[in-house]
Amino acid sequence: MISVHGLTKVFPGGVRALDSLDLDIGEGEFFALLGPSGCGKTTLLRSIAGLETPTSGRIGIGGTDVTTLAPGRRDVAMVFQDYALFPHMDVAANIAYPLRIRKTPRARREARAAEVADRLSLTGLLGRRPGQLSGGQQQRVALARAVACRPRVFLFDEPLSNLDARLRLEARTFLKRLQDELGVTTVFVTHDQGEALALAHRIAVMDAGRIVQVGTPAEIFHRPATTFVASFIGSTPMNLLPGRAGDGVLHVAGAALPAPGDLPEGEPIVYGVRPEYTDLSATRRDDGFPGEVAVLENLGATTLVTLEGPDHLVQAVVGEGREPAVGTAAWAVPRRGRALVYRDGRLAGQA
Ligand SMILES: Nc1ncnc2c1ncn2[C@@H]1O[C@H](COP(=O)(O)OP(=O)(O)OP(=O)(O)O)[C@@H](O)[C@H]1O
Repeated sequence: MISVHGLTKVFPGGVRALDSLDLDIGEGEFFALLGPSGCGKTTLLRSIAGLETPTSGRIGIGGTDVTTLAPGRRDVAMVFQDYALFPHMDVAANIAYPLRIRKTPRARREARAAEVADRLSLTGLLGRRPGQLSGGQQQRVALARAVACRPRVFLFDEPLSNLDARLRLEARTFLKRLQDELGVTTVFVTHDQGEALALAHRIAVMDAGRIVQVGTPAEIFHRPATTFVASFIGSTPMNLLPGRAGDGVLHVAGAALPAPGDLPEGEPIVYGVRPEYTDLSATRRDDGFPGEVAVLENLGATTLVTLEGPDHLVQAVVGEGREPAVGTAAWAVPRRGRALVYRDGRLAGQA
């Protein structure tokens, strides 16, 4: 549905926001662009919308090359971070605005606005101005406006970022259900990995104007292709510890661990294991990272434990009532099959 090939955007002044980027998004997909601030997510989204002119490369939508097509002729609807509602227009007029621009007859646009408003539970608010609405209601109006013109593609730029934590979760569920129902190809930008994992069918992780990995949430979470993706994904950061292969095992932070396949003797590696897949032992284990319990952080139903070793920190998540005492000795033991081994920053195997 959307194909991006060799897309490069260099801004005046020389910032290379997109660097020869390739991406294909399928019909009906809910697709997330995820990455740290400044990696080029918004520039990519705006380029698909036609709001940025690429320096080079091509963009196709539904089989048509739209690279030089004006935004209004691309059949996409974009919802911005700040919703960009017109303050002087009521909700009904805001929703119907794109239809007015397209010169849809008045009766048709009013009927369409009412229908969409009903679907997004906005019927009682049609006569209000944006200034008289809550953040969540404004977000629904912005969505209604995007839905009203039945575009082929929705583009969302951090649509939930202005909402408080609780509203954000509600709006997230709502957005997912809406996309399921409408089945419209949707690209959304977020820097919140939890949001991307929860909403998207597939995720592209970006860094410095390039895509580092594309995959389903499960693939990205369980098999991050690089240490950059590994450190970026997950509600608690993955433990990433330097080590070396030797004598058929991996020597990492005072532990001897099973090695994946045959690594050359002395090969430097980075060993990655999520705190959720790290168990704590109060007795010495050769396959555990030794340390002293330094910090306990309550995560609700679980606790994040930080162990401090001679020259490493390791974190483990333990269940309710299983927290060790601060200051005691412990060994953090990676669960078999759950650890990832990186060579030169790239995933080399699981162990
Ligand atoms: N109009 C512009 N002129 C010059 N540089 C720009 C312009 N717009 C963006 N940039 C730069 O391009 C790079 C990518 O910006 P972009 O807004 O796409 O990042 P982002 O991943 O969306 O970041 P954020 O999550 O902070 O919104 C950044 O270095 C930014 O400073």
